[in-house]
Amino acid sequence: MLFSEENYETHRRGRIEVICGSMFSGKTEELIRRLKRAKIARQRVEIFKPAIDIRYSEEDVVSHDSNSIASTPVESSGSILLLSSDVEVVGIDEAQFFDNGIIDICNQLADQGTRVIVAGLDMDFKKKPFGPMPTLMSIADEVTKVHAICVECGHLANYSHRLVENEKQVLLGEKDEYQPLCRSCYNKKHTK
Ligand SMILES: Nc1ncnc2c1ncn2[C@@H]1O[C@H](COP(=O)(O)OP(=O)(O)O)[C@@H](O)[C@H]1O
Ligand SMILES: Cc1cn([C@H]2C[C@H](O)[C@@H](COP(=O)(O)O)O2)c(=O)[nH]c1=O
Ligand SMILES: [Zn+2]
Repeated sequence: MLFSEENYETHRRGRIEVICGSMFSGKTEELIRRLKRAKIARQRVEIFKPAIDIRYSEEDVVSHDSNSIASTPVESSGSILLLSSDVEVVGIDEAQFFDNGIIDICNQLADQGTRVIVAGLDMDFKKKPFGPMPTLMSIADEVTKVHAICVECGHLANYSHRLVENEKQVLLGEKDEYQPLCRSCYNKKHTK
């Protein structure tokens, strides 16, 4: 098992869990796995994603392997608090795209007893910390870093290499636009 829920399930209290890593590292699959288990335990679960993320579906959170779970797309982090009253478990995908308000919102939810599970890219294509993710990682009760497989050499990949010419930090995409690489393979591409 990748993550042990034992502590949480025996001491049900508010907490913040962060799942981070590069693209294709399994963040969304791990988020969906934890949320589906909470639903099996008959807990009240709400899942949010930024409205800009319409890659696979406008409504659902969908992994690169086509696992999915229904979600509510929101324009800004403020809506998450408004829509989370009476909820026991809140899931948030693609957290890197949210405004910094999400930091206080996660803390408020956890302080009032909600389990908050946040998934997002820790770094952008330039290896720079992405949006609110570094702060979310520092305030989290638990951080899980997952890894993709480097498409060049088969080692663990930490980085998302952008394949298209575009300097903007936000550029939605999948395999045509990004590939996961290990440190050594990423650095080889960026010193040419
Ligand atoms: N290079 C790769 N390394 C690992 N998984 C990959 C790779 N390329 C495609 N995948 C697929 O991506 C899935 C993970 O998808 P997902 O959970 O959506 O990742 P993330 O949310 O981190 O981008 C894996 O189970 C696997 O089927
Ligand atoms: C590295 C990087 C990624 N993005 C975009 C590309 C995808 O639409 C999402 C990440 O999705 P995943 O579930 O982690 O595969 O983020 C971006 O906008 N900028 C970047 O630097
Ligand atoms: Zn490599």
